Amino acid sequence: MKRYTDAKTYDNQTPSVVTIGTFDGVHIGHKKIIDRLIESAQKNGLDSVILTFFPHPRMVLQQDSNIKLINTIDERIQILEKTGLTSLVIHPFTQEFSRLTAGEYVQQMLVDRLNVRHVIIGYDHRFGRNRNSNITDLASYGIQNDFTVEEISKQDIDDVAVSSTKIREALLQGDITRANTFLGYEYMLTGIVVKGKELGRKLNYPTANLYIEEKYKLIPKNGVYIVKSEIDGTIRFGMMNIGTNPTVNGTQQSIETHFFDASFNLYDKKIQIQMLKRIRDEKKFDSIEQLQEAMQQDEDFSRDYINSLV
Ligand SMILES: Cc1cc2nc3c(=O)[nH]c(=O)nc-3n(C[C@H](O)[C@H](O)[C@H](O)COP(=O)(O)O)c2cc1C
Ligand SMILES: Nc1ncnc2c1ncn2[C@@H]1O[C@H](COP(=O)(O)OP(=O)(O)O)[C@@H](O)[C@H]1O
Repeated sequence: MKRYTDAKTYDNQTPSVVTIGTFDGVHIGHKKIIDRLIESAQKNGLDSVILTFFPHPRMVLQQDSNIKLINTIDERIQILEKTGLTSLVIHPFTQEFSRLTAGEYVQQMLVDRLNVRHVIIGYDHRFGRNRNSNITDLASYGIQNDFTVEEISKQDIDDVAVSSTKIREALLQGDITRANTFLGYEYMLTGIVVKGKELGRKLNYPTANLYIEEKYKLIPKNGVYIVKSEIDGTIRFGMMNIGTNPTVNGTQQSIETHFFDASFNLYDKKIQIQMLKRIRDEKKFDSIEQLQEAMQQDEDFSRDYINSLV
């Protein structure tokens, strides 16, 4: 997959079939559309292109800093990489870009830069300044500019939209199992290991504290989870706590993981953690000893679960 951070740099020698969207999560519904895109490209000798925008239009137009997404942009790239798509164009979404008229957008982006022959798009897609134009308008632009438009039906779109919303809801409720079913892969958190209170090692459970730079990344509901991560080429299982550590009177949310059967220095390392299963809520215990006991139980439960996987 070739990646372009601006449609201007796209290599447009081969004409393309394009689909446009956010594809947050790149879940099983999205995969169906991407498969259709790739099939159409192969059948017609075209380049398969996803045109997506970053930052998310809502972050730019509504300054909606509270928007939460299933994937960071890097995670989205990583997952799309595996789909067999030929090109991913991540065009910067700016105030200026949002003011392009529909005609300017089609001419500059689709025709001039992407050399489009075919567009696969949702029945309710809107584009151009103030989202003034729709799929019927796109089809007329197509007649003038020698490209065709294929509609994704309401039914297909509803399936996709419903699963994005369902995934976000499931994650906020801590229902990782359900989220993973809709995603078709395990929900991931990607970040840098930073220093914490250095208490973990005293509890005999050193925990790597994950710092996630992207404030728009959705963090699942507080609680304890079974996780795994590939670290330096080895798969490590572990248990993660997301929460404020009320037992030790913490206030800030932290994301900390103890990896089983491992001893290593992870500070400053970038790691990606897959979430497998929720164990319980985070609790305020009356003593450190009780917390330690709970962690021992979490470990037993996690090890049983992990052993049942193989
Ligand atoms: C599996 C696991 C479960 C945890 N459960 C709780 C909990 O229920 N309540 C709580 O206050 N802290 C819980 N913690 C967080 C501990 O308080 C935390 O690991 C300890 O404060 C060490 O933090 P540090 O890494 O910043 O030193 C849990 C941690 C892990 C790894
Ligand atoms: N099995 C392990 N799981 C997680 N971290 C480990 C493990 N073994 C060693 N470490 C190291 O210990 C650090 C965590 O120790 P801890 O006492 O909890 O300190 P901190 O509060 O800074 O996280 C991790 O960042 C990592 O570098």
